[in-house]
Amino acid sequence: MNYLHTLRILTALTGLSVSLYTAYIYRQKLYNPDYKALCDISETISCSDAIRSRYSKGFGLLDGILDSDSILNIPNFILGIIFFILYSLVTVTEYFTFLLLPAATISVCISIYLFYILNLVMKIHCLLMSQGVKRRRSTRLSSSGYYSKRTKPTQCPTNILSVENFQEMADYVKEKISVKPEVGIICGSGLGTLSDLVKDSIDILYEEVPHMPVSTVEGHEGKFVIGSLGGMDVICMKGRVHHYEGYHSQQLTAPIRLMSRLGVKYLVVTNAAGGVNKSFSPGDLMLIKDHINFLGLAGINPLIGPNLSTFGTGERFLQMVNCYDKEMRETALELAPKHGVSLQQGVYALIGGPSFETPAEIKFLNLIGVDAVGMSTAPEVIVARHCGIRTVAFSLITNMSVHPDSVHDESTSHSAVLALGSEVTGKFSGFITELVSSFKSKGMPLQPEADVFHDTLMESCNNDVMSKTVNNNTELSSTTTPADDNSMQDNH
Ligand SMILES: O=P(O)(O)O[C@@H]1C[C@H](O)[C@@H](CO)O1
Ligand code: HPA
Repeated sequence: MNYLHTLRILTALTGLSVSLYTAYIYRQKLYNPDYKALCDISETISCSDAIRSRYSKGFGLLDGILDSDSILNIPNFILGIIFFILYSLVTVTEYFTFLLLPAATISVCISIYLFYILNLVMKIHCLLMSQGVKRRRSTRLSSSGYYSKRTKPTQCPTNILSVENFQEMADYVKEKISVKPEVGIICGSGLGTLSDLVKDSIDILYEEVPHMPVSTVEGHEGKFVIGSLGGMDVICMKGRVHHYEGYHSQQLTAPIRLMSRLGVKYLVVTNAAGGVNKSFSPGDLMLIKDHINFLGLAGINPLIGPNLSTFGTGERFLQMVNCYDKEMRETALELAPKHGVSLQQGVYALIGGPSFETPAEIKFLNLIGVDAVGMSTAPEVIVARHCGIRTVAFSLITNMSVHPDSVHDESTSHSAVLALGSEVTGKFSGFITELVSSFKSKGMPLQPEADVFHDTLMESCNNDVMSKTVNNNTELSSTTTPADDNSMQDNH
């Protein structure tokens, strides 16, 4: 064995070891984001932080062409393992030795390219260079000007649940089902029997599904019912979780991201709510036209945190106009009379709960144009919108929110809410079934109008949050502004 031959074998083994160690770090990071690799030496000499940057798959060359989750967008370490195994085989067997020179040339070019990306583009040094780098926020001034070049945050914010967590949720559910749900349904308080409409169903308890929050409120059974309804494959949530239970808004919207990962394109959300519009009565069904999200206005929004751009629209600054899909609302209005459902329409306000509203709060809600008040729905609709899922939502008016002058109203209690829910839900069966069926003929999910979207700055922080290109999609013939939404004007 001559000197050159030994050197080639040593090079191949070193390359293979580095690639395998990178694969190990990648896996460790997946399950423990705080994992510290041996090559994490300092803030600027780091490999594990960088490991899921966009340059870590396909050397970043396929970014923008392929989705980051595409199986064709192969992680660099896999390419490295394959390359070094082949290189070792050729060296040891001495077959196809003519390939050694081109292979070595390609590997040198790739090394120079990655060296350039790491040191000149990203200005960070990664010991396992083949994995690419993490872009530091401070190296890039966003168009929205959040960080100046001098601001050097030392730590990236993280989400409560990562893209991988949602994937694990979806993988778990996918393994248990044979259908591919396109429609999601959420049953609100007392509305759980809607799930009985789902045929040939299988049940999956929330507690079984990794990362899935479990319902703790009476009347929310806490299981997915997956099967078919109105000729569509559906995933129905028999019960939801709420912010007041103590969950983070990213947790209570986790099932929406799970649905998105399963391929859901349409969502029907239901809730129980107190009637604020004085023309409503308990038992009425209200089609939600819009919402006022008091939690969101106070800074509790499920999209707070690094932007999860791999979901649907992936927009950092999400538009909410038409988030209660106009075409789906029109279909609901058309179908309701046929099924004997007299559909009210109105604005839903989300309050934090679990306490019901004070008389002064109800007076205030009434003054600002709220028709029904509840403790859910808005976060789910925001995340559905972010995922590009078209949504229609209904409030069952279970009680009239206590009149400002009255001292106590017995109908405003959770047990009364549940009782009314189970009493009237049956009346909506035909309506909900035909509504779901109508989605068959609906087109692909609309993207939100996007003329004012800003560049996302968080892409510089973490690969999970890498933003998609700003989408200046103007093809939205059926999106409307409140002003031109004449067919569905306020009814209060
Ligand atoms: O899950 P939803 O919004 O239907 O539940 C409503 C709001 C509270 O959770 C509960 C109050 O009775 O019902
Ligand atoms: N207020 C808030 N949430 C509710 C109500 C209410 O009156 N009824 C059912 N959910």
